[in-house]
Amino acid sequence: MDPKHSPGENHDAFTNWALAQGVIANGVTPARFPGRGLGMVATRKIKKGETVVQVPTSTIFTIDHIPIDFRSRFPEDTAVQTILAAFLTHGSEEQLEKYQLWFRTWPTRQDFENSLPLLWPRELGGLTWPSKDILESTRDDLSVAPNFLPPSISGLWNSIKTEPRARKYDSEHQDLEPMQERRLKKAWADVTSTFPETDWERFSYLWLIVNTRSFYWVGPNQQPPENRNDAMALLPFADYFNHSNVECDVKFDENEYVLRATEDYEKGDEVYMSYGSHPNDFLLAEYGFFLDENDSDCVYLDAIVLKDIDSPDKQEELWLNQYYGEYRVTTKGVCYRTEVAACLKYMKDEDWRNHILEGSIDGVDEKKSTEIIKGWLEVYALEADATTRAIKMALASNPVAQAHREKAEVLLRRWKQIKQICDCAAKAISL
Ligand SMILES: C[S@@+](CC[C@H](N)C(=O)[O-])C[C@H]1O[C@@H](n2cnc3c(N)ncnc32)[C@H](O)[C@@H]1O
Repeated sequence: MDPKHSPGENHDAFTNWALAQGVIANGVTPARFPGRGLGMVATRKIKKGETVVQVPTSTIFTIDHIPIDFRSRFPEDTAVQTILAAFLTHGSEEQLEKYQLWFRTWPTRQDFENSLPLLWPRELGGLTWPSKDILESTRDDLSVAPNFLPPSISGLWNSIKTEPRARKYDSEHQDLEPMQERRLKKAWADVTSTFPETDWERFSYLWLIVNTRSFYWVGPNQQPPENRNDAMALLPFADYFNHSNVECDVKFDENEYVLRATEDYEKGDEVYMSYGSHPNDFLLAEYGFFLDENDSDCVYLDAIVLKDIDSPDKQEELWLNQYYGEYRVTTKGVCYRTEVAACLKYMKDEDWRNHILEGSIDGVDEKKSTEIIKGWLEVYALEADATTRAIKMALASNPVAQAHREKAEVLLRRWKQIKQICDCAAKAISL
């Protein structure tokens, strides 16, 4: 292996340990990739569909591997992620002995501080740790203007004034940082209710390790949990795979977890797995990176649309007909929900209902809809311009931004993509 890709001693020792535990590596081995930390490299030609890694269930780190007398000390509604992180923090030396070589292969807390917006300085959209501050403050205390993070992450806008949403709805890919904050605050409350002496730096680090390295997993003879986030496990060795837009081909049963290649690879190629169909804002917030090319990338017009359609009656129509929120934009255009919301702006309520419920086109005016949607996209594009300017100004004059130039540049790159999504979508719908 080219020395610049060589993973180093800790990774070699861990790989030998993993293989001795029954992990099977078929044509892949860990390697270093600039900008991506460790990943998996193909040691030979790999064909799509070939099994590349198998991890025996006995080696997987799941909630079932944590002694019951440890688990039972937590409040009933404690998330699985919290218990896994708590065990990694407070498990006895003897209990954790088995995994010591694995722990040495993980990124450091500093790596997370560099890459995860949640841990960035407040000026760049982070939440200002450590615990005391975050636990005793509300989001309003913490937000600073202008806000540099994309709205899907922060839930905040610089160029428009938004009101809190009249209706609450779950969105997997919006308000990401407030959701992370809620989950982490709850985790901290649960772990300190059981272990009051918990060290914040250590626990939050391990919570993030679990967050960035876990796989979907449900134990033998168990029902999938109500909350998908509770179906998680850490897979030694398989957690070396980096993410790309490839399809996902993983399976597990009571014996093993099997990961297959979803593309053909040449020897020396990096072999990827998919972490899911996630937009770049989600990848940045949850994993600390994003892709240059991402078929799943999108932004959401929710704040703009709901500000524009502000009549309570019209909002009620959207809500009752399940078209409230989740207005998605990609480079190819906007989703059907957005088109339906645009129609509501100018159609008579009855025509609109007939349109969405029965497919009637009475009162639909494509030209009007297109103009409305282009206006919404323009608002988002202006937000991208305003925030880009603000970041550049901060880089010229703000010592915190200057000290964290790389992070600010990551944000500039992301805002450029966002602007491009808006521009391409506006072009696509004009055709
Ligand atoms: C499951 S780990 C993968 C192994 C990791 N690269 C390492 O060094 O241990 C997930 C983390 O890898 C990094 N990562 C995954 N895919 C990436 C990609 N396509 N580009 C850059 N970083 C990536 C991110 O830091 C992410 O949080």
